[in-house]
Amino acid sequence: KNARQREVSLTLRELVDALHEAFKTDHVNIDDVQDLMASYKSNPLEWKKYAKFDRYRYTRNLVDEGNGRFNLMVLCWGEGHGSAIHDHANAHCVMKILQGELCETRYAWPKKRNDETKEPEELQELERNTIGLNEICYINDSLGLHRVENPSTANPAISLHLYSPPFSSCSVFNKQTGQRTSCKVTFWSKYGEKRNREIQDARCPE
Ligand SMILES: O=C(O)CCSS
Ligand SMILES: [Fe+2]
Repeated sequence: KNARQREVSLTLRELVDALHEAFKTDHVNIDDVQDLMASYKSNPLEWKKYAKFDRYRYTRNLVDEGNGRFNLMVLCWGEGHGSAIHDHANAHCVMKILQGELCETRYAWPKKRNDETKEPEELQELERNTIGLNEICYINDSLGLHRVENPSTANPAISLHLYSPPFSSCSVFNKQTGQRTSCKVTFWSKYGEKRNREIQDARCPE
């Protein structure tokens, strides 16, 4: 049985171990990776330690560095939070919904990628998908750009992202002009550790 047909779901720990296995070869089978991500059944008890929200923007919380082969992270989207339109730095991206739902809008690349002299050119919208609980979405640069948003005004959303190879910066694009700028991606937290302010909050009396 492949991972997707597995009856008993993996725990998050087992998913991470299975991903390490999948990446042991030099040429990873990205379909197997998608099956593994799809087969994990979201269990908040397993990922709540990574689920840290910021009031103003979505957070990226590192779960595992995949022996340098991939990054696995939990993203927390407050009501109405969304990403910029971005690419994926020549990496595979598998995104899975752990709680709530996310809306993905895909765009075509600007015509001339790096020609500075080019006329402003509005990005062409390709498609829009809503991704629901436990569903996955796969993208890489050959499929286009996208923006991911939490459409809800009442509920937060949480997603699990795998990027391979790992990257520390990507490009973001202006929808109206197609202008591309580089953007460093950072982590709000790593391995579920508390940030000093959190520890402070934890220390202060109720
Ligand atoms: O990694 C990011 O910040 C983009 C989330 S949508 S794939
Ligand atoms: Fe993305």
